Amino acid sequence: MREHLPTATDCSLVLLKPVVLVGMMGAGKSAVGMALSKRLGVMFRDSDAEIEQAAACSIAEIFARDGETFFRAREAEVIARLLREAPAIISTGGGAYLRPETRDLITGHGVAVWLRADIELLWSRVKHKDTRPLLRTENPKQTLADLLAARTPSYEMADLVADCRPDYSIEAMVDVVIDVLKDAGILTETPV
Ligand SMILES: Nc1ncnc2c1ncn2[C@@H]1O[C@H](COP(=O)(O)OP(=O)(O)OP(=O)(O)O)[C@@H](O)[C@H]1O
Ligand SMILES: O=C(O)C1=C[C@@H](O)[C@@H](O)[C@H](O)C1
Ligand SMILES: [Mg+2]
Repeated sequence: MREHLPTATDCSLVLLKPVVLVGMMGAGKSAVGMALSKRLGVMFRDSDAEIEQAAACSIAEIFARDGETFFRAREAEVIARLLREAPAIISTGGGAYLRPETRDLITGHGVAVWLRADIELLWSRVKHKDTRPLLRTENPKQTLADLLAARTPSYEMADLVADCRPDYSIEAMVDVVIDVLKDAGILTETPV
């Protein structure tokens, strides 16, 4: 297992751009994103949560009532708004990065980090919850695998990649993302 330090805020690190976590359902965008924001002492935003808050109902209810196309339009608007704020950690919904205009906006204003995970890891994380409307099918694992295959070419367009592993805790994944951001010059040490 990857070693990591306790979860104290590391104020010596400065985030230069919004960091947008992309990838499949269950990759850990929300969980890792929140922990990463705490570590860096910056705001955490989650496009799914923003949409739910604005609509005052769950994503499953929005899909059922207004349809996926409506949800995708709101998702694109929310991400565009979050990118205009001060550099923060922004977790997206699993389908957000498929939209070319959203990809362009992220590239223009921030940096996309793909949390890359294989089907077994993703399935182990999503199988216990039925909150994700796209997985309400007869064979949700196959649906997840099909989505992963169809979406991988889009996720591959992300600026940076952080590989998820089953033996990496949320805090260990924060370490992985921090290393990736430092290597790319998005996260810098403040001069002493
Ligand atoms: N590295 C990890 N170690 C252990 N559990 C994790 C890890 N990353 C995520 N999890 C857990 O896996 C589940 C799914 O994670 P999360 O909700 O963050 O995924 P997501 O990428 O935001 O998915 P979605 O696209 O559906 O919003 C959660 O219960 C979360 O706590
Ligand atoms: O992968 C997806 O398309 C989705 C993932 C979730 O984050 C939600 O945005 C919603 O359930 C759709
Ligand atoms: Mg999420």
